[in-house]
Formats: sequence, C-alpha cells, structure tokens
Amino acid sequence: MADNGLKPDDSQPHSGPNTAEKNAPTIATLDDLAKLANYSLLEALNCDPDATSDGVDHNPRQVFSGHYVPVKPTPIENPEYVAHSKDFFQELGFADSLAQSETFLRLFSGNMSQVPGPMRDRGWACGYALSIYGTEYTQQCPFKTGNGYGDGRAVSILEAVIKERRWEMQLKGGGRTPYSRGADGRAVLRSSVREFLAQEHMHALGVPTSRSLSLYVSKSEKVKRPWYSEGSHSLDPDRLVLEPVAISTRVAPSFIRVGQLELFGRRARKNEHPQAMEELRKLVLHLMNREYSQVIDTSLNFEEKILLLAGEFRGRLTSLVANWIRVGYCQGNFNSDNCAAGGFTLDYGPYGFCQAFHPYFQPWTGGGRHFSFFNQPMAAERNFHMFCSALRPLLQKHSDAVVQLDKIQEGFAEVMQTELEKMWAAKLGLNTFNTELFSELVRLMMQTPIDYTLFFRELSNLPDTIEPLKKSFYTEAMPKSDSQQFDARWADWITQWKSLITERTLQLSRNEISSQMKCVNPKYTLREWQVAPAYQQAGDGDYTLLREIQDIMTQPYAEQSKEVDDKYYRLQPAAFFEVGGLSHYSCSS
Ligand SMILES: Nc1ncnc2c1ncn2[C@@H]1O[C@H](COP(=O)(O)OP(=O)(O)OP(=O)(O)O)[C@@H](O)[C@H]1O
Ligand SMILES: [Mg+2]
Repeated sequence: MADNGLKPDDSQPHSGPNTAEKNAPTIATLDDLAKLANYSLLEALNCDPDATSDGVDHNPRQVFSGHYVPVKPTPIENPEYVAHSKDFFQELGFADSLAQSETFLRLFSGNMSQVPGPMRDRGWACGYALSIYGTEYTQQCPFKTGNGYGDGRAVSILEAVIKERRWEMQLKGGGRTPYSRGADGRAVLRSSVREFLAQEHMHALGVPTSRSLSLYVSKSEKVKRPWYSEGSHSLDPDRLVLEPVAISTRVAPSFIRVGQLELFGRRARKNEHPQAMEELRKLVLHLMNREYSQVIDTSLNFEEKILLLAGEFRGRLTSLVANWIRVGYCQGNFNSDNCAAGGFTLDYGPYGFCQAFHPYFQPWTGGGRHFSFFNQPMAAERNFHMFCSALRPLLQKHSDAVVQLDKIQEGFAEVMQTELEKMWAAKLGLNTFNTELFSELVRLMMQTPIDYTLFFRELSNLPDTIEPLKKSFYTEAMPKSDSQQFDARWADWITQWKSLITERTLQLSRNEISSQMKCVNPKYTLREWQVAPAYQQAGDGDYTLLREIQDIMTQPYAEQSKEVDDKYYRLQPAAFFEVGGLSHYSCSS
C-alpha cells in the first residue's frame, strides 16, 4: 500500500512547539495551503481515458472506466463571502483572515485559473452507482446505464496533508460535470446554508461528519428551483423560485461513497471491461489508505485486509446511526450514494432534526418510511449489504474469506442493536439497557407528542415528577380527554426510571449522572423554522442570523444565556407544523 503521508498515530502528543505556538495559524495565505497539496487519489487511481485533458469537460456523457474525470469548476459570478467555520479553520491552522482574502475567495468560489503551485489548476469528479434501500438502479442517468451518474455538482479541488492529516476539499455547486445529467451543477444559497450549518453542528454534537470550510454566494447569478410559497401546506413545492447560487466547500478524509464501490463492484462482477477487476481492487486499496490506515495493517494479505475493512466499516456505520438517533437526526435520503465509505455523515440534503417525536419522522416527502428516523438502522444495513456485495468479486478465489465476509454481513443487525442499546442506556442515564422501560417510553412518547431534544435534556436534570418534563410536551396536539390517563402512565414510568437511577447512585453521585446525561443529550439542535429565516435573510445579504445560529449550534451541549434559551430552547410553534419547506420538503437542492 502506498504511504499515505500520515504519522502512524496522530493522537500522540507531538514534541516541539508548545500549545500556544501549535495553535497559532500556520496557513495565512493561499500559497501556504497550496504547498501542502498532495494528491493521493490522482496518483493511485485511474483517470477516465476518454476525458479531455484541459478539464473543460462539462457535458453529460457516459464514463465507462477510470475512477475520476478531471473537471475545472465553473466559478460563480460576483462571489461574496458569507461564512467560514472558525472552529475548523482553527483545527486546520488557517488564519481567519484567509476566508475573506481575494485569492482564497476566488478559489473557493470556483475559480481555479490562478492557483499557486504545486496545487493543480483543475479538480476532479467521480462516478458512482446508486442503490435505494438495497436495490440497484441504473436507469437514473440519461443513458439508462448508470455510466453517467456521479458527482453532478460536487467537484474536488484539493487534497492536502495538513497537520499530519489528509483532507480532501470539495466544492458543492461548482458547476456542471459529465455526471450532471442535464442539470445545472449549481447549489442555491438556501441548501448551501443548511448544509454549511448542519455539518459543523453535527461535528459539535460529536457525530462523525464531513466538515464545512467556507461559503460564498453570487451577487448576480440566480437559478430557478421549485420551492414552497410562505406558509404553504402543500406536499410538493407550489412555485418556481429564483434563488442566488452559492458554493460551499466541504472537507473530509475522502469522499468515497458506498455507491462508488458499488459501481466498480458491478463492473467487476459483470466483467464489463478488461480493467474492471483491477479498478475495483485499486479503489478498495485506496479506501483503506484514505480512511482505514490506522486500523488496517499493511503487511496483511489482501483478503485479510478486506475482512478487516468490512468489520471496521460495520463498526463505524452502526455507531454513526446510533449517534444520529441519539441527537434526533434523520438523514432523509440514505441511499448508498449518500453513504460515505469512511463511516461519517455525508450529503445534508433533505435532512431534519426530530422535534415532535415520531419513530417514522421523515422530513423528505420522497423518503418514505424506509429512510425515516427509527428505520435508519435498517437503511444502513441495506447500504452495508451493498458494500459487502461490492467487495465480494475480490474474494472470488478465496471461499473461506467469502464465508467470513458473509458472517460479517449477517452480524450487522446484532452489532447495530448493541450500539442502539448502549446509546439509549446513556440517554437515560443508565448503565444497561432496560427493554421494558424503553418500550413503555417509546409508547408514551408517541401518545404524548414530546419534543425530542427538550425531553431528554429536561430528563437530564433527574426530575422526580413529570412536571418539569411537561415543558417538552406538545400539549396542544394531545387529546384533552386522555391527558389524565397519560399523566398517570408517565408518573409510573418516572417512578420506574428513578428507581434504576437510584440504584446507579451507589456508584455515581446524582450530579455526575446528570452531567453525563447532558453530554449525550444536547440542549440545542437545528430547527428548520429557525434556519429558514437565516437563509432568507442571507438571500437579502444579511448574514447576522446565520452567524448567530452558527455560534449557538456549535456549542450544542453548553448551557448558554437566558436570551439564547428563550429563543432556541423551545418547542416548535404550532403555526409551523405541516408547513412546506419547514416540516417537509420534496426537493432540497
Ligand atoms: N443541480 C444539480 N446539477 C447537477 N447534478 C445534480 C444537481 N443536484 C443534484 N445533482 C446530482 O444528483 C444526484 C442526487 O442528488 P443528491 O441530492 O443526492 O446529491 P447532492 O446533494 O447534489 O450531492 P452530494 O451527495 O454530493 O452531497 C447526485 O449525484 C448529485 O450530484
Ligand atoms: Mg447525494
């Protein structure tokens, strides 16, 4: 395996500069960043042999082989700075001033014409396959073959090793690529603000995710998207809206998706061309290098590495989905092409955070029950099966390894269940999962509509009665006649739960239990009715609210001021239920 340019263990303290010096920005200019360019993907993988070398390759076409197509992004017109992630800038050692510097803005709004060397002056897009809940689709591209499907508006522009970690930087909305399928390759400000805020929020919530680097909007270029009139109760958007285009940059160790492995797995399985098996092998080795180098020993033989990879991805994916449920996140569209092979959250399209609890909460009207809140473990299992199927052709001559891979695949549900039980126990402040207590809680949470975030946060104060929890009840939605009966059942539930907490106080103080609970039950989560005014105001050039939300939502577990609580630690107002664009969306791009 190629050297990935990383030290074996980057969690070790480094000798050398003291902390203050270490935290000082080391990347103050684009030249500083360009020097760190290091393109493992371009070096290890195959370029599409039919690609034009200038990267001006924007028309939809079939890409039959190769892992990537060189693409020059199309810059947005008259770009203006909207936001950058201060936290992530600091982690990377970027000076804040960089975000508003002319050269950085130019590059990260899609203009690669003047990049300093050794950074390259073109980016790349990758093809991938799509499976929806475990069923392969090849009809979704204009050619009905699946060969024209992939990064249709995502263009990677840089891979760099920064502070001993490898990062890929990808523009979203960077214009057309051969995979754009007749669409414009653009993202609008609305969806870019949503993704930008959500990525950093999820990171702060402790959920593995792609990160947000920067966000720029065009002051003159607009595109039309179907969207909702204000207050519309329609399921589908009822009008076309002209919206400003934007480019956000997201960053991750790699952007390899399960769908990408599937594409190459399918070609190898069907022996579509002479290099198909070799291309699959290369991609899998590259994935190990990019995402699993700390856990896959390079001296092992290939079959052993594949089994380790499958086991490790299973661990990451199950833990990821348990975390999603912990924080109330519903991805909405958990197809294999939105499932990062590194096991982190990717593609914040029709996502939403659960407010009024329902196990089948699903903000995307096209997502159905299969991608709904509590069904995410099943959707993840389907994606995991597709991942294993893509690896299988590589084990053709090793029947023992195939049996072991099958076992890893079959074991998904059990590992998932263990993760979920661990997570629920932690949310409830307990050491072990109690089936009876949990089942009754879910029944109660369905009968008494509760606010998912508020409920668990209030519970973290270890109340003795249900009174403090009522802050989280959507009482208006409750049938009055039943409320006394529900109160009695809630009181029983609290008594049972408290007796388990009391048992736990033999090992931990009440304060310790409460603070542990507050580390897993966030106080603030993104609520769509609060994000909508932020992107609306941003459309008018006012970024104040966006930045306020950014500040608050990057400290989601902290107790913040009373003003913040009054505004953000509260139920969704009744007027926003069932409103298009707030409680549901049929399209989000
Ligand atoms: N405006 C657009 N122009 C071109 N391609 C698009 C556009 N919107 C979506 N696509 C492509 O359609 C496919 C499905 O869209 P989906 O909403 O899952 O992805 P996305 O939000 O664009 O991208 P990602 O998964 O990269 O975050 C993706 O391959 C995407 O690249
Ligand atoms: Mg997607």
